[in-house]
Amino acid sequence: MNTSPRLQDRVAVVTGSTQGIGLIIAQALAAAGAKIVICSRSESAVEAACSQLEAAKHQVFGLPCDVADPEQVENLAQQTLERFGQIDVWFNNASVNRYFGPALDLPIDHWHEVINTNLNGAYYGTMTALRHMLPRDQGKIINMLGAGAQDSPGDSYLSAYATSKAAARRLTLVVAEDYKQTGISVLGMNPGLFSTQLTTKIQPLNDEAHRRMKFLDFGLRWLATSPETIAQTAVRVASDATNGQTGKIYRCWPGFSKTLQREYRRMRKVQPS
Ligand SMILES: NC(=O)C1=CN([C@@H]2O[C@H](COP(=O)(O)OP(=O)(O)OC[C@H]3O[C@@H](n4cnc5c(N)ncnc54)[C@H](O)[C@@H]3O)[C@@H](O)[C@H]2O)C=CC1
Ligand SMILES: O=C(O)C(=O)C[C@H](O)C(=O)CO
Repeated sequence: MNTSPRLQDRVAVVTGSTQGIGLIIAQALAAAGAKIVICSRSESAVEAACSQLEAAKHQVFGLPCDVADPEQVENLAQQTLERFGQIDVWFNNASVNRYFGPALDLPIDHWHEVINTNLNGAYYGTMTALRHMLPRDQGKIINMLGAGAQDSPGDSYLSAYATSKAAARRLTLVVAEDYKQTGISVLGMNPGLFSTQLTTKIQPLNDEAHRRMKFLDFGLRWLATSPETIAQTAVRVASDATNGQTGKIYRCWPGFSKTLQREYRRMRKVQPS
């Protein structure tokens, strides 16, 4: 990946970094010179991701961690400090979403899983990172958001996911305000659409949901962000380029045409049945 080395000797924790966007970010930050901490819930996935980075001669350390458990998140921070001595960058990237469909059809346990992982996970990560960054008065906390974080009247069928991301956006902006007099930047990143398990393993809850999911296919086919753009944005947001900035959200939108954007919005719109 073509990123200039702007993170020499920085230590970056990336949650949910064993696949998809998190793995791209971990590889990009490593290529920019950072020491990387990999995490997801699966020990074998953590080992596989670490092996990939080690094969590229990067400094990496990994730990299974469920971001929905504050004790495991604190343990991740402690292990990072023991291994690398400091925490400079903390990416709250881990998220889940398995269903697409009307709110009443969404299994209640899935609602809790999504909120616990995407929102509470971002909260635990943000608080843990803050506690460890404040004594050094420096660091970047970056929350991975998404289209669901924005107000889009046409959005539907992603009630838990969109709610978790919208709340994570408010968390980012309000915590940024709380700590704006410090050297810590609390930032958001919106990767745009990118084909991963999150977008391809999503299950429609009824026929209508199945039909409407074509917007996602369309987006992933025509509007997808490139891995290079995700990598470059992540490195820039984590680097000194954002020193003194806080409460900002960085987007990786590809340069797609107005016609395509209009069509995408039309497809996402809920048609009354
Ligand atoms: N793929 C896309 O088009 C978009 C993705 N995003 C966001 O980007 C981020 C990455 O998403 P993808 O790479 O697409 O998803 P993915 O499903 O491919 O990867 C998610 C990662 O999070 C990990 N994870 C899930 N639950 C966890 C938990 N409780 N504890 C620790 N790790 C956990 C998974 O093991 C995996 O490594 C997410 O925050 C997602 O909401 C936002 C907008 C669009
Ligand atoms: O911006 C987002 O976030 C997304 O659009 C994600 C997808 O809609 C998705 O597939 C959630 O599972």
